[in-house]
Amino acid sequence: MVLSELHGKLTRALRQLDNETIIDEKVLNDCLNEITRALLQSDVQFSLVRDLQINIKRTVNLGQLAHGYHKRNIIRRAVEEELCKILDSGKTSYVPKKGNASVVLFVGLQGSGKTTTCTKYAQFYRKKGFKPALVCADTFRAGAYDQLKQNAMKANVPIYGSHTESDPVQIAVEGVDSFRKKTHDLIIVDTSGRHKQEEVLFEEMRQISVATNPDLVIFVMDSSIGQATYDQALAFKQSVAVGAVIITKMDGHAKGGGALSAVAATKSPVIFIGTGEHMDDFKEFDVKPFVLRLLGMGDISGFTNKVHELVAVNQQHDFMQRLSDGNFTLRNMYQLFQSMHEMGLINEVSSMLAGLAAPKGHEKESQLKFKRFMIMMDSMTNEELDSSNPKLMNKSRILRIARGSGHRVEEMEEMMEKYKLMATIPKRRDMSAVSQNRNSQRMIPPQMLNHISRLGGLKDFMKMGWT
Ligand SMILES: Nc1nc2c(ncn2[C@@H]2O[C@H](COP(=O)(O)OP(=O)(O)OP(=O)(O)O)[C@@H](O)[C@H]2O)c(=O)[nH]1
Repeated sequence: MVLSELHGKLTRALRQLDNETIIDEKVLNDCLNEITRALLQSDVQFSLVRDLQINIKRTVNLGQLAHGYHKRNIIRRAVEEELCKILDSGKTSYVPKKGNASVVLFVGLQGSGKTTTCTKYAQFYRKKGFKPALVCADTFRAGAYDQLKQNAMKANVPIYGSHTESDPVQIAVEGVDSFRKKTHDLIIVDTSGRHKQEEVLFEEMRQISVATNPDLVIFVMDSSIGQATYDQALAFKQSVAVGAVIITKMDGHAKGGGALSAVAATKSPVIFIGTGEHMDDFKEFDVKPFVLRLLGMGDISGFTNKVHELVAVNQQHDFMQRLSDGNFTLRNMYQLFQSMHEMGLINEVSSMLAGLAAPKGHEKESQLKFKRFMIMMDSMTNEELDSSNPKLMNKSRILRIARGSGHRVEEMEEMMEKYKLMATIPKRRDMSAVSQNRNSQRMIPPQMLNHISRLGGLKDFMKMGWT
Protein backbone atom coordinates (compact mmCIF):
# COMPACT_ATOMS: atom_id res chain seq x y z
CA MET A 1 0.00 0.00 0.00
CA VAL A 2 1.35 3.41 -1.02
CA LEU A 3 1.51 5.81 1.95
CA SER A 4 0.86 2.91 4.30
CA GLU A 5 1.57 4.99 7.40
CA LEU A 6 -0.97 7.65 6.46
CA HIS A 7 -3.43 4.94 5.40
CA GLY A 8 -3.06 3.25 8.82
CA LYS A 9 -3.64 6.47 10.74
CA LEU A 10 -6.63 7.60 8.66
CA THR A 11 -8.37 4.24 8.77
CA ARG A 12 -7.79 4.04 12.53
CA ALA A 13 -9.32 7.50 12.98
CA LEU A 14 -12.42 6.53 11.00
CA ARG A 15 -12.69 3.13 12.64
CA GLN A 16 -12.93 4.84 16.01
CA LEU A 17 -16.37 6.04 14.95
CA ASP A 18 -17.57 2.43 14.89
CA ASN A 19 -16.51 1.96 18.50
CA GLU A 20 -18.75 4.76 19.74
CA THR A 21 -22.45 4.28 20.40
CA ILE A 22 -23.25 7.97 20.19
CA ILE A 23 -21.62 10.26 17.67
CA ASP A 24 -21.41 13.66 19.34
CA GLU A 25 -19.20 16.75 18.98
CA LYS A 26 -16.46 15.21 21.11
CA VAL A 27 -16.28 12.04 19.01
CA LEU A 28 -16.23 14.10 15.81
CA ASN A 29 -13.51 16.40 17.16
CA ASP A 30 -11.35 13.47 18.30
CA CYS A 31 -11.68 11.88 14.88
CA LEU A 32 -10.85 15.13 13.07
CA ASN A 33 -7.88 15.79 15.33
CA GLU A 34 -6.44 12.40 14.49
CA ILE A 35 -6.97 12.96 10.78
CA THR A 36 -5.35 16.40 11.04
CA ARG A 37 -2.34 14.98 12.87
CA ALA A 38 -1.93 12.22 10.29
CA LEU A 39 -2.03 14.67 7.37
CA LEU A 40 0.42 17.08 8.96
CA GLN A 41 2.79 14.20 9.67
CA SER A 42 2.58 13.33 5.98
CA ASP A 43 3.74 16.91 5.32
CA VAL A 44 0.46 18.22 3.93
CA GLN A 45 0.46 22.01 4.05
CA PHE A 46 -1.04 23.44 7.26
CA SER A 47 -3.52 25.74 5.50
CA LEU A 48 -4.91 22.84 3.44
CA VAL A 49 -5.38 20.72 6.57
CA ARG A 50 -6.99 23.61 8.46
CA ASP A 51 -9.46 24.21 5.59
CA LEU A 52 -10.24 20.50 5.43
CA GLN A 53 -11.13 20.47 9.12
CA ILE A 54 -13.30 23.60 8.86
CA ASN A 55 -15.14 22.26 5.79
CA ILE A 56 -15.83 18.88 7.34
CA LYS A 57 -17.24 20.51 10.47
CA ARG A 58 -19.43 22.71 8.30
CA THR A 59 -20.73 19.74 6.27
CA VAL A 60 -21.26 17.49 9.27
CA ASN A 61 -23.47 19.70 11.34
CA LEU A 62 -24.37 17.21 14.06
CA GLY A 63 -26.84 19.56 15.72
CA GLN A 64 -28.96 19.81 12.59
CA LEU A 65 -28.93 16.15 11.63
CA ALA A 66 -32.23 14.43 12.32
CA HIS A 67 -32.18 11.63 14.88
CA GLY A 68 -31.26 8.30 13.34
CA TYR A 69 -29.39 9.89 10.48
CA HIS A 70 -26.35 7.82 9.65
CA LYS A 71 -23.81 10.19 11.12
CA ARG A 72 -20.86 7.87 10.66
CA ASN A 73 -21.43 7.65 6.91
CA ILE A 74 -21.88 11.39 6.63
CA ILE A 75 -18.55 11.95 8.40
CA ARG A 76 -16.79 9.36 6.22
CA ARG A 77 -18.23 10.87 3.04
CA ALA A 78 -17.18 14.39 4.14
CA VAL A 79 -13.61 13.24 4.85
CA GLU A 80 -13.52 11.49 1.47
CA GLU A 81 -14.76 14.59 -0.35
CA GLU A 82 -12.38 16.98 1.38
CA LEU A 83 -9.37 14.74 0.72
CA CYS A 84 -10.40 14.51 -2.93
CA LYS A 85 -10.54 18.31 -3.04
CA ILE A 86 -7.01 18.57 -1.67
CA LEU A 87 -5.59 16.08 -4.16
CA ASP A 88 -7.56 17.14 -7.21
CA SER A 89 -5.80 19.70 -9.40
CA GLY A 90 -9.03 20.34 -11.27
CA LYS A 91 -7.17 19.84 -14.55
CA THR A 92 -7.00 16.90 -16.90
CA SER A 93 -3.98 15.83 -18.85
CA TYR A 94 -3.43 15.04 -22.53
CA VAL A 95 -3.78 11.29 -23.05
CA PRO A 96 -1.89 9.64 -25.95
CA LYS A 97 -4.11 8.08 -28.59
CA LYS A 98 -3.20 5.05 -30.62
CA GLY A 99 -2.06 5.82 -34.15
CA ASN A 100 -1.55 9.53 -33.46
CA ALA A 101 2.28 9.78 -33.12
CA SER A 102 2.18 11.64 -29.80
CA VAL A 103 5.41 13.21 -28.59
CA VAL A 104 5.89 13.29 -24.82
CA LEU A 105 8.77 15.19 -23.25
CA PHE A 106 10.06 14.22 -19.78
CA VAL A 107 11.69 16.90 -17.62
CA GLY A 108 12.90 17.02 -14.02
CA LEU A 109 15.83 17.46 -11.71
CA GLN A 110 18.70 14.98 -11.64
CA GLY A 111 17.97 11.86 -9.65
CA SER A 112 14.22 12.44 -9.55
CA GLY A 113 13.72 9.13 -11.34
CA LYS A 114 13.08 10.60 -14.78
CA THR A 115 14.97 8.01 -16.83
CA THR A 116 13.43 5.09 -14.95
CA THR A 117 9.98 6.67 -15.23
CA CYS A 118 10.28 7.24 -19.01
CA THR A 119 10.72 3.52 -19.46
CA LYS A 120 7.92 2.63 -17.06
CA TYR A 121 5.67 4.99 -19.02
CA ALA A 122 6.73 3.40 -22.33
CA GLN A 123 6.08 -0.06 -20.96
CA PHE A 124 2.69 0.96 -19.57
CA TYR A 125 1.56 2.07 -23.04
CA ARG A 126 3.22 -0.86 -24.82
CA LYS A 127 1.07 -3.16 -22.71
CA LYS A 128 -1.95 -1.16 -23.84
CA GLY A 129 -1.12 -1.93 -27.46
CA PHE A 130 0.81 1.24 -28.36
CA LYS A 131 4.05 1.24 -30.33
CA PRO A 132 6.24 3.43 -28.08
CA ALA A 133 9.85 4.50 -28.63
CA LEU A 134 12.40 6.33 -26.47
CA VAL A 135 14.78 9.16 -27.38
CA CYS A 136 17.70 9.93 -25.08
CA ALA A 137 18.32 13.69 -25.25
CA ASP A 138 20.40 13.68 -22.07
CA THR A 139 23.92 14.56 -23.17
CA PHE A 140 24.82 16.08 -19.80
CA ARG A 141 25.24 12.99 -17.66
CA ALA A 142 27.79 10.44 -18.85
CA GLY A 143 26.11 7.07 -18.99
CA ALA A 144 22.57 8.43 -19.34
CA TYR A 145 22.21 6.92 -22.83
CA ASP A 146 23.48 3.52 -21.67
CA GLN A 147 21.15 3.57 -18.67
CA LEU A 148 18.12 4.32 -20.82
CA LYS A 149 19.27 1.71 -23.35
CA GLN A 150 19.40 -0.95 -20.64
CA ASN A 151 15.99 0.01 -19.30
CA ALA A 152 14.53 0.13 -22.81
CA MET A 153 15.83 -3.34 -23.54
CA LYS A 154 14.12 -4.68 -20.41
CA ALA A 155 10.88 -3.02 -21.44
CA ASN A 156 11.28 -4.16 -25.05
CA VAL A 157 11.07 -0.62 -26.45
CA PRO A 158 13.34 0.76 -29.24
CA ILE A 159 15.62 3.68 -28.41
CA TYR A 160 17.40 6.48 -30.29
CA GLY A 161 20.50 8.23 -28.90
CA SER A 162 24.15 8.99 -29.52
CA HIS A 163 27.48 8.53 -27.72
CA THR A 164 29.14 11.24 -29.82
CA GLU A 165 26.61 13.98 -30.55
CA SER A 166 26.65 16.62 -27.80
CA ASP A 167 23.69 18.76 -28.89
CA PRO A 168 20.56 17.45 -27.09
CA VAL A 169 18.25 19.48 -29.34
CA GLN A 170 19.62 17.83 -32.48
CA ILE A 171 19.33 14.35 -30.98
CA ALA A 172 15.75 15.03 -29.86
CA VAL A 173 14.70 16.27 -33.31
CA GLU A 174 16.43 13.43 -35.19
CA GLY A 175 15.03 10.83 -32.80
CA VAL A 176 11.47 12.09 -33.07
CA ASP A 177 11.68 12.30 -36.90
CA SER A 178 13.14 8.85 -37.22
CA PHE A 179 10.48 7.21 -35.03
CA ARG A 180 7.70 9.13 -36.77
CA LYS A 181 8.86 7.65 -40.07
CA LYS A 182 8.77 4.20 -38.48
CA THR A 183 5.12 4.86 -37.50
CA HIS A 184 5.64 4.78 -33.75
CA ASP A 185 2.60 6.27 -32.06
CA LEU A 186 4.22 7.32 -28.77
CA ILE A 187 7.63 8.98 -28.88
CA ILE A 188 9.06 9.67 -25.43
CA VAL A 189 11.95 12.10 -25.10
CA ASP A 190 14.13 11.91 -21.97
CA THR A 191 16.01 15.12 -21.18
CA SER A 192 18.89 15.79 -18.85
CA GLY A 193 18.45 16.75 -15.22
CA ARG A 194 20.70 18.98 -13.18
CA HIS A 195 21.30 19.18 -9.47
CA LYS A 196 19.27 22.26 -8.88
CA GLN A 197 16.95 24.49 -10.77
CA GLU A 198 19.64 26.06 -12.95
CA GLU A 199 18.77 28.50 -15.70
CA VAL A 200 20.86 26.48 -18.14
CA LEU A 201 18.63 23.44 -17.56
CA PHE A 202 15.51 25.48 -18.22
CA GLU A 203 17.01 26.98 -21.37
CA GLU A 204 17.87 23.50 -22.72
CA MET A 205 14.35 22.27 -21.92
CA ARG A 206 12.80 25.25 -23.67
CA GLN A 207 14.89 24.66 -26.81
CA ILE A 208 14.06 20.95 -26.95
CA SER A 209 10.42 21.76 -26.38
CA VAL A 210 10.31 24.33 -29.20
CA ALA A 211 12.18 22.00 -31.57
CA THR A 212 10.08 18.87 -30.94
CA ASN A 213 6.72 20.55 -30.27
CA PRO A 214 5.53 17.89 -27.78
CA ASP A 215 1.89 17.02 -27.20
CA LEU A 216 2.63 16.67 -23.51
CA VAL A 217 5.42 17.74 -21.17
CA ILE A 218 5.64 15.56 -18.06
CA PHE A 219 7.46 16.83 -15.01
CA VAL A 220 8.93 14.03 -12.87
CA MET A 221 9.35 14.80 -9.21
CA ASP A 222 10.71 12.93 -6.20
CA SER A 223 8.13 12.63 -3.37
CA SER A 224 10.74 12.82 -0.62
CA ILE A 225 10.69 16.62 -0.59
CA GLY A 226 7.04 16.68 0.50
CA GLN A 227 5.27 20.04 0.26
CA ALA A 228 8.42 21.66 -1.20
CA THR A 229 7.24 20.11 -4.48
CA TYR A 230 5.00 23.18 -4.73
CA ASP A 231 7.90 25.57 -5.48
CA GLN A 232 9.64 23.08 -7.75
CA ALA A 233 6.51 22.40 -9.79
CA LEU A 234 5.82 26.13 -10.15
CA ALA A 235 9.40 26.82 -11.26
CA PHE A 236 9.17 24.19 -14.00
CA LYS A 237 5.69 25.32 -15.06
CA GLN A 238 6.97 28.84 -15.56
CA SER A 239 9.67 27.61 -17.96
CA VAL A 240 7.91 24.95 -20.05
CA ALA A 241 4.28 24.07 -20.62
CA VAL A 242 4.11 21.26 -18.04
CA GLY A 243 0.89 19.36 -18.76
CA ALA A 244 1.19 16.60 -16.16
CA VAL A 245 3.28 15.41 -13.23
CA ILE A 246 4.56 12.00 -12.19
CA ILE A 247 5.61 11.66 -8.54
CA THR A 248 8.24 9.00 -7.89
CA LYS A 249 9.48 7.04 -4.88
CA MET A 250 6.06 6.98 -3.25
CA ASP A 251 7.05 3.58 -1.87
CA GLY A 252 9.53 4.89 0.63
CA HIS A 253 8.51 8.33 1.71
CA ALA A 254 6.23 9.38 4.52
CA LYS A 255 5.99 12.82 2.91
CA GLY A 256 4.14 11.54 -0.15
CA GLY A 257 0.82 13.02 0.97
CA GLY A 258 2.45 16.44 1.15
CA ALA A 259 3.98 16.03 -2.29
CA LEU A 260 0.67 15.01 -3.90
CA SER A 261 -1.35 17.81 -2.33
CA ALA A 262 1.29 20.47 -3.07
CA VAL A 263 1.46 19.50 -6.74
CA ALA A 264 -2.34 19.60 -7.00
CA ALA A 265 -2.24 23.10 -5.52
CA THR A 266 -0.18 24.22 -8.54
CA LYS A 267 -3.09 23.05 -10.76
CA SER A 268 -0.99 20.30 -12.36
CA PRO A 269 -2.61 16.90 -12.67
CA VAL A 270 -0.63 13.98 -11.23
CA ILE A 271 -1.10 11.15 -13.72
CA PHE A 272 1.09 8.34 -12.35
CA ILE A 273 3.04 7.55 -9.22
CA GLY A 274 6.28 5.57 -9.03
CA THR A 275 6.12 2.94 -6.33
CA GLY A 276 9.50 1.21 -6.61
CA GLU A 277 12.58 0.66 -8.75
CA HIS A 278 11.12 -2.08 -10.93
CA MET A 279 9.40 -1.52 -14.24
CA ASP A 280 5.99 -2.61 -12.93
CA ASP A 281 6.16 -0.36 -9.88
CA PHE A 282 4.09 2.27 -11.61
CA LYS A 283 0.46 3.14 -10.91
CA GLU A 284 -2.03 5.33 -12.67
CA PHE A 285 -3.08 8.11 -10.33
CA ASP A 286 -6.75 8.83 -10.11
CA VAL A 287 -7.85 10.94 -7.17
CA LYS A 288 -11.07 9.24 -6.08
CA PRO A 289 -9.92 5.61 -6.08
CA PHE A 290 -6.68 6.71 -4.43
CA VAL A 291 -8.53 8.46 -1.59
CA LEU A 292 -10.91 5.53 -1.15
CA ARG A 293 -7.99 3.18 -0.82
CA LEU A 294 -6.24 5.55 1.56
CA LEU A 295 -9.34 5.55 3.78
CA GLY A 296 -9.65 1.78 3.62
CA MET A 297 -12.83 2.01 1.57
CA GLY A 298 -11.54 0.08 -1.47
CA ASP A 299 -10.56 1.03 -4.98
CA ILE A 300 -13.81 0.46 -6.80
CA SER A 301 -12.79 1.67 -10.24
CA GLY A 302 -9.56 -0.35 -10.07
CA PHE A 303 -11.63 -3.37 -9.20
CA THR A 304 -14.11 -2.87 -12.05
CA ASN A 305 -11.21 -2.31 -14.46
CA LYS A 306 -9.70 -5.60 -13.34
CA VAL A 307 -12.99 -7.34 -13.91
CA HIS A 308 -13.01 -5.90 -17.42
CA GLU A 309 -9.54 -7.24 -18.01
CA LEU A 310 -10.54 -10.70 -16.94
CA VAL A 311 -14.02 -11.12 -18.28
CA ALA A 312 -14.42 -11.65 -22.01
CA VAL A 313 -15.99 -8.72 -23.84
CA ASN A 314 -19.25 -10.53 -24.61
CA GLN A 315 -19.75 -11.28 -20.91
CA GLN A 316 -18.72 -7.95 -19.44
CA HIS A 317 -22.08 -6.32 -19.95
CA ASP A 318 -23.93 -9.12 -18.17
CA PHE A 319 -21.49 -9.22 -15.33
CA MET A 320 -21.76 -5.48 -14.73
CA GLN A 321 -25.54 -5.79 -15.12
CA ARG A 322 -25.62 -8.31 -12.28
CA LEU A 323 -23.67 -5.90 -10.16
CA SER A 324 -25.81 -2.92 -11.07
CA ASP A 325 -29.06 -4.84 -10.52
CA GLY A 326 -27.86 -5.74 -7.05
CA ASN A 327 -27.79 -9.43 -7.97
CA PHE A 328 -24.20 -10.06 -7.03
CA THR A 329 -24.31 -13.06 -4.74
CA LEU A 330 -21.85 -14.58 -2.32
CA ARG A 331 -21.49 -17.45 -4.79
CA ASN A 332 -20.40 -14.94 -7.45
CA MET A 333 -17.84 -13.59 -5.03
CA TYR A 334 -16.65 -17.10 -4.17
CA GLN A 335 -16.17 -17.96 -7.83
CA LEU A 336 -14.44 -14.66 -8.54
CA PHE A 337 -11.97 -15.29 -5.69
CA GLN A 338 -11.44 -18.82 -6.91
CA SER A 339 -10.53 -17.66 -10.40
CA MET A 340 -8.28 -14.90 -9.09
CA HIS A 341 -6.55 -17.47 -6.91
CA GLU A 342 -6.08 -19.88 -9.78
CA MET A 343 -4.70 -17.11 -11.96
CA GLY A 344 -2.31 -16.00 -9.26
CA LEU A 345 -3.97 -12.59 -9.14
CA ILE A 346 -4.99 -12.53 -5.49
CA ASN A 347 -2.46 -9.88 -4.49
CA GLU A 348 -3.20 -7.61 -7.41
CA VAL A 349 -6.94 -7.68 -6.82
CA SER A 350 -6.80 -7.69 -3.05
CA SER A 351 -5.01 -4.33 -3.04
CA MET A 352 -8.09 -2.88 -4.72
CA LEU A 353 -10.52 -4.10 -2.11
CA ALA A 354 -10.84 -2.36 1.19
CA GLY A 355 -8.80 -3.84 3.97
CA LEU A 356 -7.58 -6.79 1.97
CA ALA A 357 -4.35 -5.14 0.91
CA ALA A 358 -1.21 -6.37 2.54
CA PRO A 359 1.99 -4.32 2.70
CA LYS A 360 4.88 -5.40 0.47
CA GLY A 361 6.44 -8.57 1.82
CA HIS A 362 3.20 -9.57 3.58
CA GLU A 363 1.29 -10.70 0.48
CA LYS A 364 0.88 -14.12 2.03
CA GLU A 365 -1.49 -12.58 4.59
CA SER A 366 -3.81 -11.47 1.80
CA GLN A 367 -3.79 -14.93 0.31
CA LEU A 368 -4.60 -16.44 3.70
CA LYS A 369 -7.47 -13.99 4.12
CA PHE A 370 -8.95 -15.00 0.76
CA LYS A 371 -8.59 -18.66 1.70
CA ARG A 372 -10.28 -17.96 5.04
CA PHE A 373 -13.17 -16.27 3.25
CA MET A 374 -13.53 -19.20 0.89
CA ILE A 375 -13.54 -21.71 3.77
CA MET A 376 -16.26 -19.71 5.52
CA MET A 377 -18.33 -19.64 2.31
CA ASP A 378 -17.90 -23.42 2.10
CA SER A 379 -19.92 -23.63 5.32
CA MET A 380 -22.86 -21.71 3.87
CA THR A 381 -26.09 -23.17 2.60
CA ASN A 382 -27.14 -22.77 -1.06
CA GLU A 383 -29.79 -20.30 0.06
CA GLU A 384 -27.12 -18.14 1.69
CA LEU A 385 -24.75 -18.39 -1.26
CA ASP A 386 -27.39 -17.56 -3.85
CA SER A 387 -29.14 -14.74 -2.07
CA SER A 388 -28.34 -11.18 -2.99
CA ASN A 389 -30.07 -9.92 0.15
CA PRO A 390 -27.40 -9.12 2.75
CA LYS A 391 -30.11 -8.99 5.44
CA LEU A 392 -30.56 -12.75 5.14
CA MET A 393 -27.26 -13.11 6.91
CA ASN A 394 -28.52 -12.43 10.43
CA LYS A 395 -26.59 -12.86 13.68
CA SER A 396 -27.49 -16.50 14.20
CA ARG A 397 -26.46 -17.47 10.66
CA ILE A 398 -23.17 -15.59 11.08
CA LEU A 399 -22.53 -17.39 14.36
CA ARG A 400 -23.37 -20.78 12.82
CA ILE A 401 -21.08 -20.27 9.80
CA ALA A 402 -18.23 -18.92 11.93
CA ARG A 403 -18.46 -21.90 14.31
CA GLY A 404 -18.94 -24.40 11.52
CA SER A 405 -15.87 -23.24 9.65
CA GLY A 406 -13.70 -22.79 12.74
CA HIS A 407 -13.51 -19.01 12.55
CA ARG A 408 -14.33 -16.08 14.76
CA VAL A 409 -17.56 -14.09 14.38
CA GLU A 410 -15.47 -10.96 13.63
CA GLU A 411 -13.82 -12.74 10.72
CA MET A 412 -17.19 -13.68 9.35
CA GLU A 413 -18.41 -10.10 9.79
CA GLU A 414 -15.32 -8.80 8.02
CA MET A 415 -16.06 -11.00 5.05
CA MET A 416 -19.67 -9.84 4.90
CA GLU A 417 -18.42 -6.26 4.92
CA LYS A 418 -16.24 -6.98 1.87
CA TYR A 419 -19.12 -8.69 0.14
CA LYS A 420 -21.41 -5.72 0.73
CA LEU A 421 -18.71 -3.43 -0.57
CA MET A 422 -18.46 -5.38 -3.82
CA ALA A 423 -22.20 -5.89 -4.16
CA THR A 424 -22.92 -2.19 -3.84
CA ILE A 425 -20.22 -0.93 -6.22
CA PRO A 426 -22.55 0.62 -8.79
CA LYS A 427 -24.92 2.04 -6.20
CA ARG A 428 -22.09 3.87 -4.52
CA ARG A 429 -20.12 4.92 -7.55
CA ASP A 430 -20.68 6.68 -10.82
CA MET A 431 -21.59 4.03 -13.35
CA SER A 432 -20.32 6.10 -16.25
CA ALA A 433 -16.83 4.67 -15.83
CA VAL A 434 -18.34 1.23 -15.88
CA SER A 435 -20.36 1.86 -19.00
CA GLN A 436 -17.33 3.38 -20.71
CA ASN A 437 -15.48 0.22 -19.94
CA ARG A 438 -18.33 -1.83 -21.37
CA ASN A 439 -17.42 -0.43 -24.71
CA SER A 440 -13.75 -1.15 -24.38
CA GLN A 441 -12.77 -4.06 -26.53
CA ARG A 442 -10.52 -5.71 -24.01
CA MET A 443 -10.37 -9.48 -24.00
CA ILE A 444 -8.77 -11.89 -21.59
CA PRO A 445 -5.07 -11.85 -22.53
CA PRO A 446 -4.30 -15.07 -24.45
CA GLN A 447 -1.53 -16.15 -22.08
CA MET A 448 -3.95 -15.81 -19.17
CA LEU A 449 -6.58 -17.83 -21.01
CA ASN A 450 -4.00 -20.57 -21.58
CA HIS A 451 -3.10 -20.42 -17.95
CA ILE A 452 -6.70 -20.72 -16.79
CA SER A 453 -7.42 -23.60 -19.13
CA ARG A 454 -4.26 -25.37 -18.02
CA LEU A 455 -5.48 -25.13 -14.46
CA GLY A 456 -8.89 -26.38 -15.49
CA GLY A 457 -10.32 -23.13 -14.14
CA LEU A 458 -11.86 -21.86 -17.35
CA LYS A 459 -15.00 -23.91 -16.84
CA ASP A 460 -15.49 -22.46 -13.39
CA PHE A 461 -14.75 -19.02 -14.68
CA MET A 462 -17.43 -19.33 -17.33
CA LYS A 463 -19.85 -20.97 -14.89
CA MET A 464 -19.79 -17.91 -12.71
CA GLY A 465 -23.26 -17.06 -13.80
CA TRP A 466 -22.14 -14.01 -15.72
CA THR A 467 -23.60 -15.21 -18.95
N1 LIG B 1 12.25 3.44 -4.58
C1 LIG B 1 12.11 4.01 -5.78
N2 LIG B 1 13.20 4.31 -6.49
C2 LIG B 1 13.03 4.90 -7.71
C3 LIG B 1 11.74 5.19 -8.23
N3 LIG B 1 11.92 5.76 -9.46
C4 LIG B 1 13.26 5.81 -9.66
N4 LIG B 1 13.94 5.30 -8.63
C5 LIG B 1 15.39 5.20 -8.41
O1 LIG B 1 15.92 6.53 -8.31
C6 LIG B 1 17.23 6.56 -8.81
C7 LIG B 1 17.36 7.69 -9.83
O2 LIG B 1 16.59 7.35 -10.96
P1 LIG B 1 16.95 7.83 -12.44
O3 LIG B 1 15.87 7.31 -13.32
O4 LIG B 1 18.34 7.47 -12.81
O5 LIG B 1 16.85 9.38 -12.24
P2 LIG B 1 16.96 10.58 -13.30
O6 LIG B 1 16.06 11.63 -12.80
O7 LIG B 1 16.76 10.10 -14.68
O8 LIG B 1 18.43 11.06 -13.13
P3 LIG B 1 19.27 11.87 -14.24
O9 LIG B 1 19.24 11.04 -15.48
O10 LIG B 1 20.60 11.89 -13.59
O11 LIG B 1 18.65 13.18 -14.38
C8 LIG B 1 17.51 5.20 -9.40
O12 LIG B 1 18.24 4.45 -8.44
C9 LIG B 1 16.12 4.59 -9.58
O13 LIG B 1 16.12 3.18 -9.50
C10 LIG B 1 10.58 4.85 -7.43
O14 LIG B 1 9.41 5.10 -7.77
N5 LIG B 1 10.83 4.27 -6.22
